[in-house]
Amino acid sequence: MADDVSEFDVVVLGAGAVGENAADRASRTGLQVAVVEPELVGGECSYWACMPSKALLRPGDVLAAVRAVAGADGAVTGDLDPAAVLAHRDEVAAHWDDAEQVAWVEGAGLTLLRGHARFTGPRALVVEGADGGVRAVRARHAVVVATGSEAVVPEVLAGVRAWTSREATSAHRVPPRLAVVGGGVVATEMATAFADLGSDVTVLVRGERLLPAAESFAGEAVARALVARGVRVAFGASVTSAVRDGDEVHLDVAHRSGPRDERVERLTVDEVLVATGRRAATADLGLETLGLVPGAPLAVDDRLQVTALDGGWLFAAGDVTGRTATTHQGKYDARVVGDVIAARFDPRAAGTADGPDAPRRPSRAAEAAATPWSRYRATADEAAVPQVVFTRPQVAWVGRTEAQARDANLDVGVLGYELGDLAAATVTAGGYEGRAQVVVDRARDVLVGATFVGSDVADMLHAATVAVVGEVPLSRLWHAVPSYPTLSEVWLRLLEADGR
Ligand SMILES: Cc1cc2nc3c(=O)[nH]c(=O)nc-3n(C[C@H](O)[C@H](O)[C@H](O)COP(=O)(O)OP(=O)(O)OC[C@H]3O[C@@H](n4cnc5c(N)ncnc54)[C@H](O)[C@@H]3O)c2cc1C
Ligand SMILES: NC(=O)c1ccc[n+]([C@@H]2O[C@H](COP(=O)([O-])OP(=O)(O)OC[C@H]3O[C@@H](n4cnc5c(N)ncnc54)[C@H](O)[C@@H]3O)[C@@H](O)[C@H]2O)c1
Repeated sequence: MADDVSEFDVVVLGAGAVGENAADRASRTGLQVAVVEPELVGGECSYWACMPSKALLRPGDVLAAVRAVAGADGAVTGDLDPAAVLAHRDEVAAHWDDAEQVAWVEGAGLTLLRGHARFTGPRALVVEGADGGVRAVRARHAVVVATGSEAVVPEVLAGVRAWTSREATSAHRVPPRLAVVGGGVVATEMATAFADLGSDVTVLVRGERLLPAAESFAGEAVARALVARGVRVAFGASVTSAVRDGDEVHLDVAHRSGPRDERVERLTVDEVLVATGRRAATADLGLETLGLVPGAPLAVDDRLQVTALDGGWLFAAGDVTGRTATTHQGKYDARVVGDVIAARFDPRAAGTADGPDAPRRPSRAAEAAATPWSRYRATADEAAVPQVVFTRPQVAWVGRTEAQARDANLDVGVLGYELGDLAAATVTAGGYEGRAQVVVDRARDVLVGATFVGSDVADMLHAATVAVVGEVPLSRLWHAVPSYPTLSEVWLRLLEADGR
């Protein structure tokens, strides 16, 4: 019955960072946009991921930075105050209250529908509220799925009430003994944070290195630093059984040091953090009504249009696509999909605009004719994705690693430099250790990747991102003079290492 159906031009599923941004951009030509959210407006990043995790990591960073500078080191005599750190984290996570973000959504002219959305057919949905009430919703033009991802918990750890990143980032006590299963970004960041807060941390890594997506020297540096701070990092280690006994968890861990060499250890801890990756949150979206596979990521093209469906109305962005796994890159895709929708379904007929800002306004013709690197195509997702891991040392990289560049059959050149040899390192910290490495496509004389490891390198990454996206020739980079004495001087040293 049409009367019972709420109609909007565009419906966005999920009000995480990605859904919020997609909805906001899509509404810019006057389209009526609804955003559906069953949990907190702002999503994972604000309440259980980026923000609380960085709030847990920052105090240890600051303390270590002060202790590394002669003359300042004596000013700090105590250790971190875990209760105060957790209280500050609560502030950063807005006490898990989304009132401010709700106000932002409403201020942006979007309609917020509280509830869990499921498709019932093309452009048709039901939204189920917390009270079980169901509301039919129809999108006149487009639907954007931005439902994010959820932690994967291996079967062996399913019955022990293991922490996922949600429980770790919102923890209200510091477990005396913490086992971390996994060797990726969540594992390394949370091992760092909880070791800082006083936990006795064991990291159980199935593979042979930490941060397998980064250059190998990055994971090696993080492992060395964790071990130096008393964290046990076990490689070739798999949990074979897990039992919770009251406040403790007993893990059987198989340690493999060769094909025939296996030793089993009984490890007893107070909490286990599972950090073994995430899966797209599509299992309960009614995707089967569209002929799509529930539980699988929604693969999209550079317009963020779902590739497995015709009709030009279904889009997806953020973690749910499997194409991006960070807030910043998901928000980039959100800007693109929002602009595509605003332009393509522009209610102002032709969408033709005159005046000096006309090229910046959404335009149907421009979207239809868009090529790579236009605002309507998420071109950077392919070759210029930045990531910062807020461990100590920090790890920051963009674009291709050396191995990825070789796999892509590029004419690869690699330039490296120890950051500790820079003048800036001498004043930044006693015994500063770090490394920068860039990957060059010799055929085009441009940077295709860069990795920085060390303290304070997070903010150095963007210069590399600009160079990769801009395809700035190394001969021109030579004229980008870094200030003295800053860590950015590494750019000069890298180019000198290239014989310039
Ligand atoms: C511990 C941790 C730390 C991280 N730190 C960083 C960091 O420092 N920097 C960074 O860039 N990235 C970081 N990330 C990654 C970042 O959190 C994600 O990439 C980002 O949150 C993805 O945003 P999203 O909007 O796609 O998904 P989400 O933020 O997960 O939002 C999806 C929303 O959809 C809603 N939803 C789900 N199902 C439905 C439905 N059926 N109907 C309606 N709504 C629905 C959910 O309730 C949720 O609010 C971190 C991740 C973790 C786990
Ligand atoms: N600073 C940041 O930007 C930041 C911080 C945290 C998380 N994130 C994002 O969140 C996503 C999820 O992070 P994550 O660390 O959970 O995933 P990840 O993919 O980074 O790492 C998962 C790790 O678990 C291991 N693993 C997988 N299955 C396993 C199993 N059954 N047993 C043991 N080990 C297993 C993998 O080998 C890998 O080392 C990442 O893609 C990341 O981009 C970003």
